[in-house]
Amino acid sequence: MGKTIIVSNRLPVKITQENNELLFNSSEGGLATGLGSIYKENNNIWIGWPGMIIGEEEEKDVTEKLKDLNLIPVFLEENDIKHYYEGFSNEILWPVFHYISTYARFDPDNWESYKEVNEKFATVILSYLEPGDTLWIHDYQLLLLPGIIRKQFPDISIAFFQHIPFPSQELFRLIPWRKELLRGMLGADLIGFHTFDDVRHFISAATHLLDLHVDGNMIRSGDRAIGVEPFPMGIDAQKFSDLSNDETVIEHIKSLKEHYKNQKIFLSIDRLDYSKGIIQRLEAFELFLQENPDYHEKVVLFMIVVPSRDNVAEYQRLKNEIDRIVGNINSHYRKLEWYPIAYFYQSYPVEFLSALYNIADVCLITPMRDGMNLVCKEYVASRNDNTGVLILSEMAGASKELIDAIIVNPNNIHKVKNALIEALNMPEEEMRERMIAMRQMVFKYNIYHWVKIYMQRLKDIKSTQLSMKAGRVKDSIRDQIKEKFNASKNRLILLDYDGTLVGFKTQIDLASPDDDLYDLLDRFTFDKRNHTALISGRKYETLEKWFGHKALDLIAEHGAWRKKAGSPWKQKADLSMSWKEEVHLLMDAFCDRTPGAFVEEKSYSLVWHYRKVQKGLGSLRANELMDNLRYITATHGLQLLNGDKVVEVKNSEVNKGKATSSIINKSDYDFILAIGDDYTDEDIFKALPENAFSIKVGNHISAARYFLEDFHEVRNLLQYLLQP
Ligand SMILES: O=P(O)(O)OC[C@H]1O[C@H](O[C@H]2O[C@H](CO)[C@@H](O)[C@H](O)[C@H]2O)[C@H](O)[C@@H](O)[C@@H]1O
Ligand SMILES: O=c1ccn([C@@H]2O[C@H](COP(=O)(O)OP(=O)(O)O)[C@@H](O)[C@H]2O)c(=O)[nH]1
Repeated sequence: MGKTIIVSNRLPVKITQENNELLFNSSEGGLATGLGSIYKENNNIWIGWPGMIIGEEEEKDVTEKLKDLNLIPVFLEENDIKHYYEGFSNEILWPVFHYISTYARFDPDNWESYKEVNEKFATVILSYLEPGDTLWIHDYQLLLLPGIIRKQFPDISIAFFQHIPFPSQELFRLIPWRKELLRGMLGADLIGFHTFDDVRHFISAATHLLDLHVDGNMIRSGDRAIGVEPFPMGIDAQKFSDLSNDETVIEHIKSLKEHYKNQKIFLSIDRLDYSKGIIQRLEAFELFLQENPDYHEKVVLFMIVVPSRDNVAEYQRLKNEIDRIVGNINSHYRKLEWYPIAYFYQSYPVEFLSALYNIADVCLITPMRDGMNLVCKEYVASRNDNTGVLILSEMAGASKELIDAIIVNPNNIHKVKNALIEALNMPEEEMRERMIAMRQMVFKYNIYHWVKIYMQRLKDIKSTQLSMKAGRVKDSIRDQIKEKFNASKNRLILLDYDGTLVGFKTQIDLASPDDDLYDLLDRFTFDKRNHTALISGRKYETLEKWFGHKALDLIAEHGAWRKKAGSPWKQKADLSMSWKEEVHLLMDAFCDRTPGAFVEEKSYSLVWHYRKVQKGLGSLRANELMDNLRYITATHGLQLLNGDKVVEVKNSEVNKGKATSSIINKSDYDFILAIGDDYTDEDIFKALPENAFSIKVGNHISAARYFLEDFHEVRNLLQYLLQP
């Protein structure tokens, strides 16, 4: 088994200076704790930026020191920090991904630097990466990295996790380099986000901007299937629970309790960030003070703001604004012995945080947007006695799991103010019930669980990819088919038409055969050892117009109409058509509501087409239409088909499988080849004897033995069979 390499912008390391010497210690942040079980074992490593600019002369020494911690540095220069980190990552991606696109400055120099630094990371990775290794890349600073590595190592296992939200594609598309960013991410095999909403947004961006095929949560890019899934990240809940009994923590608890005796404590802890909703929270708290003089001197807002990205202009502005508002509130409401807000602009060790989590009556977490937010989970995990109330913004990823918190919209400061009052007055029983439910969630879906399932899913996806590769008509399979073809004297060649011999067109009548296709089919029919049949869902009139003059057998409307070469068309007898009017009316009603959709009427079926409908809307309406059709199809014994951009209702007596069986039964074929691309062709594959060659066009789950990518590959294979 190969090693695992973790990659993130920052290494999990604390740097201190003693007697002019740099000292490095592992830092136990949320992610580092969970991944500790990975990167500290075997030959595994973590690659990233050490968090400070290191002079060239010190690089060797720093590298040696980090090696002892299984950490490998990527050294960044001042210019990289300015353009890649502050510029592109934090002045473009961060605001857009947090839905504040007006803060974004789309400076092309920053893009150049972002590309260069992603390449820099790749160079370091490539000097360690070996076949069989697993790479786990983290976060928005490194979106191009999976794509860069994939080019060098086509088969390597790459997982990618984004810790911040993925915005609606309408916002994402604002970024001038959106396609390059998506392609970079799609170099991974498994792409994870904190929430299902992020997953939906990513899939929508990938399909709208790159026109890729999606099957549920699997995206097809080239011949790779890429999984896109929500993995809500957890914390080391047990650690926070145990910390409550730590001696240092107990000391802190004692002195804090002493200091704030007779006061209820609202706790808020964030990095300095406009995404965290600090200003709006202060406004809500001020409103609370204004409207509730009875609570003066009885409550305190204990607010920690951790310095962050202070070279970025918006962060500096935010800092000044917080200072100003806190100053105003405190000077306006303070009493001789009481300040309403205890405000600290610095970072604290986990022992101090744990003490705060233990003494806070209410934890107030109200970001405007937050990928997850770990602080709220740490608060919950610390509440061993099941008391305490969490007020949580619906914009934090954590709100999707911690549904027993008081959930608020952070923009509604009246509601947040009301939540403060509700929290202070919550009956004890309700408080405990809510806290118990939240603790179960936080303990079960902890950081170790997260790492375990992430790696397991990556393995699952890799094996799906391998099995897909196995079915591909590669050279050896192609030769095997040709060998059998050459040796046989009575061959059956069954070919679907749309998507198999020609590509799809937005207007169905435009998908007519071209000269090359006629020539290819003529060469098949010319050889009397070949019995060549087109088996299609098309109307017989269309097949007649396009192929009636050829020496081909034709099967139209999935078998409702048949024609032997040179003979007239024959219709399947005794099929009831009484259902048609009702279904037609329903389909028409859906066309009225869905611009671009239309109904195609065939003798024995009705087809609702949505290839020309706006992406996303078409499949939404198709699902709705199918729900509406289920009753009618069940009562009339009809078949409801969910095809490629079509919903078809047809008489269940008619299907390509039955048509296939009747052809096979008429002769003793010593070679059978069937090729088709869609749902209805599955019936052909299932009706074939075991030794037949069945080929699905497009790599989806199928009853076919093999697959080819598209109609070009089908034509190439047919040409190859005809070669002497
Ligand atoms: O490295 P910095 O620029 O100083 O920023 C610190 C980290 O902030 C972001 O955290 C996110 O990850 C958390 C854990 O998944 C999540 O709870 C939170 O909602 C996110 O904002 C960022 O994603 C990291 O890359 C930064 O290192
Ligand atoms: O003084 C502090 C304040 C916060 N944190 C930690 O910083 C992390 C913040 O993570 P979160 O997901 O809430 O937000 P982010 O800053 O990653 O956006 C949490 O694990 C906190 O325990 C810390 O170590 N010291």
